[in-house]
Amino acid sequence: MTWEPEQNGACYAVTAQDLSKRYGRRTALDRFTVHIPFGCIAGVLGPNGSGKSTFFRTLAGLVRPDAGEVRVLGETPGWQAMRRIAYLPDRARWYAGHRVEDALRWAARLWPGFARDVAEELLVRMDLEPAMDVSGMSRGEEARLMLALCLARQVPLYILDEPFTGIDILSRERILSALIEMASRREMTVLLSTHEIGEVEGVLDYAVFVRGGRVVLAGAAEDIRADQGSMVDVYRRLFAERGRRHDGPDVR
Ligand SMILES: Nc1ncnc2c1ncn2[C@@H]1O[C@H](COP(=O)(O)OP(=O)(O)OP(=O)(O)O)[C@@H](O)[C@H]1O
Repeated sequence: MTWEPEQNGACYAVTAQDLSKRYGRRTALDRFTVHIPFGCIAGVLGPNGSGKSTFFRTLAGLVRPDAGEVRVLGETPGWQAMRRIAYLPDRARWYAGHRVEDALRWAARLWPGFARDVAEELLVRMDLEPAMDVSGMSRGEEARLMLALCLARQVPLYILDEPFTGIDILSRERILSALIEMASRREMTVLLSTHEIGEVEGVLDYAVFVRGGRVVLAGAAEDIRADQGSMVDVYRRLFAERGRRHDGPDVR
């Protein structure tokens, strides 16, 4: 699928123009520029430390960029925009003594658009019991709980930072099929970062390849595949020579 800059008068789900962010001497984002259309499942792909989480945290209003422009669902990132965004951080934080059902109640009270019935359905799908103690969960169970809570929100944009970390292959497949089903039922945009590129390749409509805090390639997955082969091949080609000098973004 190829997207035009504007669809039905609507603009992009996310636009970032020359975003920069430094932590001391480390550069997390370096003139990061991308335009992600509405209604797609977009993969943000890149090696460790390439800036994926920093970009997502910027969209969630948790990181303030040093320079550049960013809009998410047409708004400046912040609490107002977050009412319409479900964000899955790369690390979980739970209250001591919470059980799954407490987490559910907490999410229902705090998160706009949280659909309890959808959450309960997703918990069954992810093989989680309401009485399970969150603090005693395995890493994979915890990741599945976070994801179920996040996907239970009925919002136009989901930002999922490494949703498959610590999750076994069968659960990953269940999650991917839940995502595809959700996306087929209603218009939504999903941004996800992952190192499991081969597995998610089939669900991606759009791909953004990132290195050293910069977007080195972005475009419709179909076009990239037609021009350059599978996402795994593209990834290998772009990132195999890790020390190679980067001559600037190739953004479509
Ligand atoms: N809070 C922070 N303080 C200091 N440095 C940071 C901070 N957050 C990110 N960085 C640095 O910014 C760079 C980008 O980090 P980021 O977490 O965005 O990468 P990533 O692509 O998500 O990596 P990974 O795939 O390993 O999760 C790294 O060099 C990282 O060490």
